[in-house]
Amino acid sequence: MDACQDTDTLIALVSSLLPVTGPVPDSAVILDALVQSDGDANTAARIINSERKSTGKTPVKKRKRVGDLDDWLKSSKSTHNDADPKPVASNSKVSSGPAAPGPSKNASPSKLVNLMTVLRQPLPAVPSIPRLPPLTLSNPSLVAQHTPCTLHLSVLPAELACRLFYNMKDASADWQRNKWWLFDKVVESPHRTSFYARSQNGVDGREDWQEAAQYWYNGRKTEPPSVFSDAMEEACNYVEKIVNDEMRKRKRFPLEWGGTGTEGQMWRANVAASNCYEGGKESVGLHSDQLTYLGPYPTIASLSLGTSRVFRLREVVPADEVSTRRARTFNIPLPHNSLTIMHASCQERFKHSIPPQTAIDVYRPLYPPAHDVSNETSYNCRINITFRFYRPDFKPESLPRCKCGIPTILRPDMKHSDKVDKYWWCCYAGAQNDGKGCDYWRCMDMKSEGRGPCINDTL
Ligand SMILES: O=C(O)CCC(=O)C(=O)O
Ligand SMILES: [Fe+2]
Repeated sequence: MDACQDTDTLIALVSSLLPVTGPVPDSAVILDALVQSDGDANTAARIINSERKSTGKTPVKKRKRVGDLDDWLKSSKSTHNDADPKPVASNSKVSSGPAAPGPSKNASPSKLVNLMTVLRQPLPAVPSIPRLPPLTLSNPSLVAQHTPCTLHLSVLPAELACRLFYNMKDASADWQRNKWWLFDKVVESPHRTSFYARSQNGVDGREDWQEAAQYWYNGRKTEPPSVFSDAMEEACNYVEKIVNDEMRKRKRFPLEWGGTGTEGQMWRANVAASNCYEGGKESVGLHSDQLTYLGPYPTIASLSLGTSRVFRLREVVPADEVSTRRARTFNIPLPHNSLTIMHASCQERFKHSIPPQTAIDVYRPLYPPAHDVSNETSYNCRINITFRFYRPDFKPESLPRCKCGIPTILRPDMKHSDKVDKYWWCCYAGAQNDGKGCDYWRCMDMKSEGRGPCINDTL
């Protein structure tokens, strides 16, 4: 996921721009305003203010505003954040879920100075381009028309989908909340996650992916990843078929993986990451997935089980187009047993999130589970499994190491202003090392780093 942008700072900024007399809006409200304003704090503050003026009240209020930004930062406690760390240095665009207030009570003055410095920066001129309202894409053809994703409904046999839901829900008791450093405090993701390696013919043994699993948890030392359960394996076979059928119909990008599987498949899954969202408040913030092991233009297949939640997509407008058009937010409701394929270019051009929801429909499984639960039981939990192909040419030992001596992460240049795809290797140590990393970054060069084969090598 994108590691260099920081929504917490933006939320603090917006909050500081609101009149001190009113109540402080909920961070989710500020975040929505930031999304609408394309990450511009000034515009976001104006949106909240004009809503206040027109309705006479602040959207959702949690506590009284007590003073200025300094007071607010000093008195705030950590709540939650995105599934990936975002090192400190950013004042640009929105990236995280309903995010948290700033540093903890004992925040060092130097950190506060940094924030205040950000605050004093002149705000960029807002281009007078009409804002686009969010669009709900309620069926597969709308999703395909507007986004680089496809939506597939009822993808698994109904019994398997229920069995996998129970299986993963039980396993989720051991899944973790991701933790990382932000400023001088440790923040925690607002949902639980886990990482699985697929063991097929001994090729993708779990040992190979120990380091990759570790990096799913932001570099924290972990046990070797679990292997796919029987139900995951069964589901994965259906998913691979759908993905390959879909990819055959699509334009391929030059830097996509150009190899094929043992049965000639274009795409297969060798790892999976899972997420569990309990209730409507659990979420993941706007991000794009880290490309470290996926390489450029990955295809990611995301299976939804249980409670239906909205999947939000938002384009990152290239730098040379920001003065002529605005990004649009797309909301896609994802029902039980649906598959969302994030096709090649989605991670480079769009960010995605599962936003918090004030209301959700509970999930009532069609099939009773093997264990003792009645048919009447309902669940407010969503399980997500993202099946991924970790490329052999981006295997852990091939990653450059930064000055801190740890493997770097790969990020796309989402602003791609000169229309040439660029990717950067960046230091990742700050996520775990008391927030302290190094300034290492390097442009990724497929050829000189000996990576491939890519689609352009096979033409
Ligand atoms: O739960 C989802 O559908 C999205 C999860 C996600 O974005 C991720 O695991 O990177
Ligand atoms: Fe993601």
